Amino acid sequence: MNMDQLKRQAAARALEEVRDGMQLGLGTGSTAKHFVELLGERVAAGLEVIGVPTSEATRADAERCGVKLTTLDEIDHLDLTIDGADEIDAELNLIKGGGGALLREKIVAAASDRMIVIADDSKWVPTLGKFPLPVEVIPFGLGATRRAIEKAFAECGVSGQMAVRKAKDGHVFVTDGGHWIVDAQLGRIADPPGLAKALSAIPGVVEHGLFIGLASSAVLAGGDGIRVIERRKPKGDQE
Ligand SMILES: O=C[C@H](O)[C@H](O)[C@H](O)COP(=O)(O)O
Repeated sequence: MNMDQLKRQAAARALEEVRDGMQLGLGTGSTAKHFVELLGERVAAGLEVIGVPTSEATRADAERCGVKLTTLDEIDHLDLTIDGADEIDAELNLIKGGGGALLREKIVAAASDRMIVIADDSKWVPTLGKFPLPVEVIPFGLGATRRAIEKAFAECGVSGQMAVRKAKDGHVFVTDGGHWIVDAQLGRIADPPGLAKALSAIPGVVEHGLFIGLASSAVLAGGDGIRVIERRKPKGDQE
């Protein structure tokens, strides 16, 4: 089974958790796209749900698949968010943002009663950090923000090259919110909650790709089948 088939399998398993009447957060990326497509099939067969997309790309996919959409201004909470991840550790801490959607993804995950992360099992890691950590920044004052980020890294015992993300056309990648992303090659993040807190305190940082205490469970598809890992601590508990 190839990687794409594994992603679709994880998406299909998460779909089993969706019930009629649910308000759903719809993630972004190649795995979440499978979920939206499979959800669309269920909607065509009569399932009644409404979704909040985490990116303009997901909005377009959901519209194409016939999934009704709303916003977090029109509804007051989400029952369930299904999203992919770039790395997942045993505490269900995540690195997200490889596709640049981390800000909306985090807003949606935080507004959701539950978040299920779907992935092929190559995303399961002993320690976060091999995948470059995306940090979404305001372009104004970027030099100062980068220095503050470096200081936060040093205080948290990590270091590594940082680069402003470029789009395929060579221009700076601009997020749906109009910001830029700095990708940091840290290798190993020993204390993800500590680093998350330090980055959140920097004025020019809009958001970062460390998702701490947000995922309720992870559905991992691999050659040996599907594994579902439940979070042991309640949502929002970062200790
Ligand atoms: O910004 C993008 C998201 O955080 C994605 O969910 C993440 O990059 C995983 O994407 P994929 O399922 O394509 O590996």
